[in-house]
Amino acid sequence: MIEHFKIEQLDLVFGKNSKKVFQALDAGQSREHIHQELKHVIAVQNVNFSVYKSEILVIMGLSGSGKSSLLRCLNGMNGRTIGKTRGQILYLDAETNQRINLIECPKNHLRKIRKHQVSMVFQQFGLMPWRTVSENVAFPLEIQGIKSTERIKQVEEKLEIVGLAKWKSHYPHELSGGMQQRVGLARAFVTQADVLLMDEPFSALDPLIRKQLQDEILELQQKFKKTIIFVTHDFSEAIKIGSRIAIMDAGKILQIGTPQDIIENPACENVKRFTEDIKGTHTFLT
Ligand SMILES: Nc1ncnc2c1ncn2[C@@H]1O[C@H](COP(=O)(O)OP(=O)(O)OP(=O)(O)O)[C@@H](O)[C@H]1O
Repeated sequence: MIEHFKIEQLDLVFGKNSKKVFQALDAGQSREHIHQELKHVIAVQNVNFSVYKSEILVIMGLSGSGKSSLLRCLNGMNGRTIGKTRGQILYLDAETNQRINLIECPKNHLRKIRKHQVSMVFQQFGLMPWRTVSENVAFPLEIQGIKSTERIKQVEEKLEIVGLAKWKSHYPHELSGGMQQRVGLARAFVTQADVLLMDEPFSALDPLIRKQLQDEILELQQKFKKTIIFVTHDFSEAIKIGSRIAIMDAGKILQIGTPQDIIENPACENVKRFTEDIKGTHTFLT
């Protein structure tokens, strides 16, 4: 298995005086103490994990546990422009096939990685209302200068998978919320980026549509094999789509493993609590 990311001893702090906070952390001060006394938030603390090529790694945890903060470290959005990181985020650069530490990577290089390799997918997929469904999906290909015939082929293939082939000439406002999310999903898979960072993309949807989109993401993934890091606070979503799940609490990863590992051998009471809700609903649970 190829490590697409290797994260070592990662800390992320929000606030002006990160130096002082890192010193306090090294002196053994707790996250709570630092919050109360120094008025800084440790959003990610001593996190170590790898993300393998072509897996869906789900980051799961309660609100405020640090999921989005950690996700945004993986394209340098946190820790470089907002907050301060230390440690290593070794990323396998597709262009050079070398590992680079995103924490120290020059800004223009980081921008290039964001533009071509590591794409962030937001909950509001941000469709352009003046473009049809197929023009929205084709947009990333246009930016890359891909020829029209190739664009049409790629767009139609993705729209077919998300069940919107017949809607290709319609505009976003003519589609339901769930259909619009599907267009966004198709567009995410059309980009050349090998890595998709997805922050709760389905959380605003009703359960049935959400379930369909989970199926569609699995189908798209089966075919296009991106490396996906997917944030959710829904444990059943995590076990359905995750190759592995990282469970976070208070900025730390409590456990990382396959859904089966986590359910059968929860590392602590906090993890066990998540697993209890879904007992009996999955076939590998006996
Ligand atoms: N830009 C920021 N400035 C200061 N503190 C921040 C910032 N972003 C997040 N935080 C803090 O970092 C901690 C982790 O927040 P984060 O949004 O990563 O959690 P989360 O698990 O994604 O939560 P949710 O599920 O509610 O989105 C929280 O205490 C939050 O208040």
